[in-house]
Amino acid sequence: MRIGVITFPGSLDERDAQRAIRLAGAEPVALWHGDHDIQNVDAIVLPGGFSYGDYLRAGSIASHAPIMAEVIDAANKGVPVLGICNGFQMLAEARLLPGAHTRNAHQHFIRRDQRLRVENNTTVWTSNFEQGAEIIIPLKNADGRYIADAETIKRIEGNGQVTFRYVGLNPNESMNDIAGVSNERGNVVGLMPHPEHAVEPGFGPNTAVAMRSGLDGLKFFTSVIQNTLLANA
Ligand SMILES: NC(=O)CC[C@H](N)C(=O)O
Repeated sequence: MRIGVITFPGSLDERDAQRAIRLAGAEPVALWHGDHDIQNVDAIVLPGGFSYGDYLRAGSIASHAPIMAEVIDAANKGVPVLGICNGFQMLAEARLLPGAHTRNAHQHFIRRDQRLRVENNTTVWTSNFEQGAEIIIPLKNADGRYIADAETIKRIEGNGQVTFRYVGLNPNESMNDIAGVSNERGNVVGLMPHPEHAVEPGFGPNTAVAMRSGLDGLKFFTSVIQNTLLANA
């Protein structure tokens, strides 16, 4: 099982994503934004960071990078794609996911260990979670406020495309407390918090709530590995 992680100019978290993939039991494959080649990977991660310095809008320029043509093609064929934070912004800009992101309502960059509720465990990236489970994943962004028009919000809520919701505190005034969404098919998922920073105890969230919470991010990667193995069996 090979999972590609794409590096863009300004990406920050591709190494962490690769490490998470390795810890979950798959082989990470480093992919480059300027190539037209996803090297036949089984799944793709768009990592966090500040691609192209967040110029224009976060994720906007990256959504037009050469390799995104192949990512869009693969996503439309059902290949699992996960967008983490800046990667989520790219997927929204590329129209692979509904909605958009604006500056956090308080205008500040925010970093916190964020409680989330798993609202849909039927996607390929969330199937190892219990439906309704509360998890803790680090959050760090400036442009994290999720917005969409009323019709889109109604449609994604009705379809179960809201994959994660903020619990306890909505850190950026995202609509409906939305922290992550999927496409209709459930192979493309994006979220603002960073699962790749919560894959081993002692790193990431490591508060009283737990050693358990230090591992909540790993299930994204074990989910997609398991689902890919099952699909190929
Ligand atoms: N952690 C990140 O990926 C940051 C995302 C984005 N550049 C922002 O600040 O909103």
